[in-house]
This record gives sequence, structure tokens and C-alpha cells, in this order.
Amino acid sequence: MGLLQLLKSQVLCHLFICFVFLVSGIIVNMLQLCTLPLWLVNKQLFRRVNIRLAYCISSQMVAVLEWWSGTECTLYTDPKSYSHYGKENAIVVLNHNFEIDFMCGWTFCDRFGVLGSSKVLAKKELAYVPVIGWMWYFLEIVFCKRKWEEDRKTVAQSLQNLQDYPENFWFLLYCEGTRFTPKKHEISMQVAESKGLPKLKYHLLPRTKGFWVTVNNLRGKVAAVYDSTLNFRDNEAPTLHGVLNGKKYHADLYVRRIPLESIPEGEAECAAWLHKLYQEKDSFQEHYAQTGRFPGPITNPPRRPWALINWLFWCGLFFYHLVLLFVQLLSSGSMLTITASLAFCVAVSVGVRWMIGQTEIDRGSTYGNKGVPLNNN
Ligand SMILES: CC/C=C\C/C=C\C/C=C\C/C=C\C/C=C\C/C=C\CCC(=O)SCCNC(=O)CCNC(=O)[C@H](O)C(C)(C)COP(=O)(O)OP(=O)(O)OC[C@H]1O[C@@H](n2cnc3c(N)ncnc32)[C@H](O)[C@@H]1OP(=O)(O)O
Ligand SMILES: CCCCCCCCCCCCCCCC(=O)OC[C@@H](O)COP(=O)(O)O
Repeated sequence: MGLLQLLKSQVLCHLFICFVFLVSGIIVNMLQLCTLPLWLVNKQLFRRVNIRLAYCISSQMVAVLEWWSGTECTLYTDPKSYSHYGKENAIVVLNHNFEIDFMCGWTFCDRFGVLGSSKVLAKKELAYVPVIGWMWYFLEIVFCKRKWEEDRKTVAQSLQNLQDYPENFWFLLYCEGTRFTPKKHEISMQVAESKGLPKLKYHLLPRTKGFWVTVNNLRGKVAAVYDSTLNFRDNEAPTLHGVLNGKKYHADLYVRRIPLESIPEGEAECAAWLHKLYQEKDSFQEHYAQTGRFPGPITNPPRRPWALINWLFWCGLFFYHLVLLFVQLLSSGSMLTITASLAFCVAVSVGVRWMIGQTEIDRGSTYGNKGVPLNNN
């Protein structure tokens, strides 16, 4: 193990990275709060400012993935589609199998210059996660309770609000609605069977209502759906812990650009279209399992330096102040101050541990663990 790799595996380094993320994130959240009055006088300026503030937070996770762990992200797509990426609004449909799939998504957003404005249909529980969840309020992220009766109006309204959004964005939809586990897969395939749909090997059965409502409420605003299929080399199951430990992964993303006009408007037709899309995605995963690659040419968008610059700025700022604080603490000799500082460090560690827990599939929700009631029950 080299010296750098040894350094990356040190818990103290992980604590420092997490501390920087949490404290800088809360500072940015507070700045976002201060921009609220702007909404009343100039909504578009409010949005543009918040896109940049959000970048300061999400790009830290991109920097840790790209520069700290050195994870490589390869894009399989045709050159004609490539020329559109970052220059138009799009709905991204992505498989949901990996704990760090959202970080890989963010990496691609950064490489195409849409990281600050990127959006997602997210479960409501994530709105309460400090830093990221709070940041999302100011980005007009669309939250759902995963209860269609409650979501149908709120989701449609939140999507309509994006019609006059001033900068290009990608709107991410995990149509499977939850992360892949063998149990959820088994249950969703029972649902597929009961609906007479072909079985999927690598995906859960997609939930079609969110896709239908998104496509129809973003019509006229969004140019295309980017059908995206992600996998990792060597059957790796990457984790945020691995990334913090400096473990290098290799992500492969296969993207097809599908013009929005080609997607049917009616609910049933749109649902059938999505089911067919997931059958195709399943065949791409099968191809990957057989050959170790996706079909089509590789076009690698380069890493950009901004995420690294932003991260180094915050790390430098906090390192300087932490050293100062440490020296002052020791020279003060006050047991009370030392204990209070230690308690603060423990609180930060516990907070961050809880946040990392949100990314772990083992601690995931039970959504999708129950199928439709069988007729003979
Ligand atoms: C060039 C590069 C390209 C791309 C780069 C890649 C990506 C980058 C892009 C952007 C990045 C931006 C941000 C990323 C940052 C962070 C994201 C992190 C996390 C957030 C993700 C989440 O929170 S995922 C969870 C929330 N989202 C969703 O759930 C979306 C999908 N769900 C839906 O659409 C649902 O329909 C709903 C939520 C709108 C409503 O939920 P409900 O449960 O009420 O669903 P349904 O009404 O659909 O369910 C009932 C129907 O489903 C059938 N059923 C029952 N059991 C099951 C089962 N186990 N599996 C499947 N189906 C089931 C049931 O029979 C009902 O059928 P109907 O026929 O009546 O529909
Ligand atoms: C810079 C490094 C700092 C590291 C510490 C920060 C950790 C912050 C992580 C919070 C990110 C929260 C995003 C989680 C995304 C996610 O994957 O959500 C799961 C949902 O889709 C589906 O949930 P489920 O039904 O439970 O599978």
C-alpha cells in the first residue's frame, strides 16, 4: 500500500472530509435561507443564485468520487446524442441498484455543466436530511410520498413550476421507486406476472405513474429522455465508505437519447412504453454481464476542475481554522472547553454516520417489499 493510499484509509481523514462537508453545507444552507426574500422580487435571480450555492455542496461529493477515490466514469453513447448533452433539458431514467449511483449521476451532471440545477423525483424522507435535503428545497426538487393518491397533485404542480426554470437541468427518475434487493425483485416479479408482463432479471418492475406525470408536465420544456443504464466493472457493489477509503471503482454508463415527442401521451400507452424500455434496459445489462461492456461507442467526457477547486477551498479554510482552534484549545487548558469541543466532534461524527446510512441499501425502506394482494388470498 502506497503512502497516499494509507492516508486515504485513515479514519481521521474521513472525519475531516465529513466535517468539511457537514459544516460547509450548513453554512451554504444558511446562505440559501438568506436568498428567500429574492424569490419575491426576482424569482429567476433567486434560482440562478441557488444553482451556484447548491453546486458548492453537491460538487464536494463529485470531487471526493473523482479526485479522492479516483473512480472512473465511462460513457457509452453515440456521438450525435453526445452533442446535445448539457445543452438542453432532459429527463434521465436510471436503474437503482447501487449505493453511489446518484454520485455517478452527479459526476456526469458536472461534466456537462448541469450539476447545480440537476433535479430528481425524490422520496419525501430525504427532504429532512441536513445539507442535501435542505439544499433541495431551494432547488425546487420534486418530493413524493410514494403514495399516488397524495402525490398525483403535488408532483404535477411541482413539475409545472419548472416550466419557466431559467437554466438547463436534468430531471432524474428512478422509475423502480426503490433500490434493488433480491426480496423486492422477487415481489415485483410476482406483480409483473400478475399483470402479464415479461420478467426482468436486473431491474425491479418500473412504477409508471411518476414517469407519465413527469413526461406530460415537462412537455414543451424538456427535449428528450436520456435512458441511462449504469453498472460497475468486476461485479463491484460500491459504497460511500469505499469511496471515502479512497477505493477506486469503474462505472460504465450507457445512455440513449430519446426525443420526447416519440413518447405517447396517454397513461396506458406511456406505461406500456416504459415497460418496454425496462425490458430493453434488462437486455443491455445482460449484454454487460456477458461481455463486460455496453453496446455502442465510448465517448469520455473529461473531468472539470471546478469541483476540485471548490472542495480544496473548503478543506483549506477548515484545516486552517481547525489547527488554530486546536492550538487555542490546548493552550487554554480549560477542561470545559476541551470537553465541549470533543462533544461537538462526536455529534458531527454521529450526524454524518446517520447521513451515510441514508445511502446504504441494507438500511433502506420497506417500500416494494409488499406486492399486490393475490385474488385467492
Ligand atoms: C449523459 C448522462 C446522462 C445521465 C446521467 C445520469 C444521472 C444524472 C441526472 C440527474 C442527477 C440529479 C440528482 C441526483 C441526486 C440524488 C438522487 C438521490 C436519491 C433520490 C431518489 C429517490 O428518492 S427514489 C424514490 C422516489 N422516487 C420514485 O419513487 C419514482 C418512481 N415512482 C413512481 O413513479 C410512483 O408511481 C409514484 C412515486 C409517483 C407513486 O408511488 P406509488 O407507490 O403510489 O406507485 P404506483 O401508484 O405507481 O404503485 C402502484 C402500482 O404499482 C404496482 N405495484 C405494486 N407493488 C409493486 C411492486 N412491488 N413493484 C412494482 N409495481 C408494483 C401496482 O400493481 C400498481 O399498479 P398500477 O397498474 O395500478 O399502476
Ligand atoms: C463529501 C463526502 C461527504 C460524505 C457524507 C455525506 C453523506 C450524505 C449523503 C446523503 C445523500 C442522500 C441521498 C441518498 C440517495 C438514495 O439512494 O436514496 C434512496 C432512495 O432513492 C430510495 O430509497 P429506498 O426505498 O430506501 O431504497
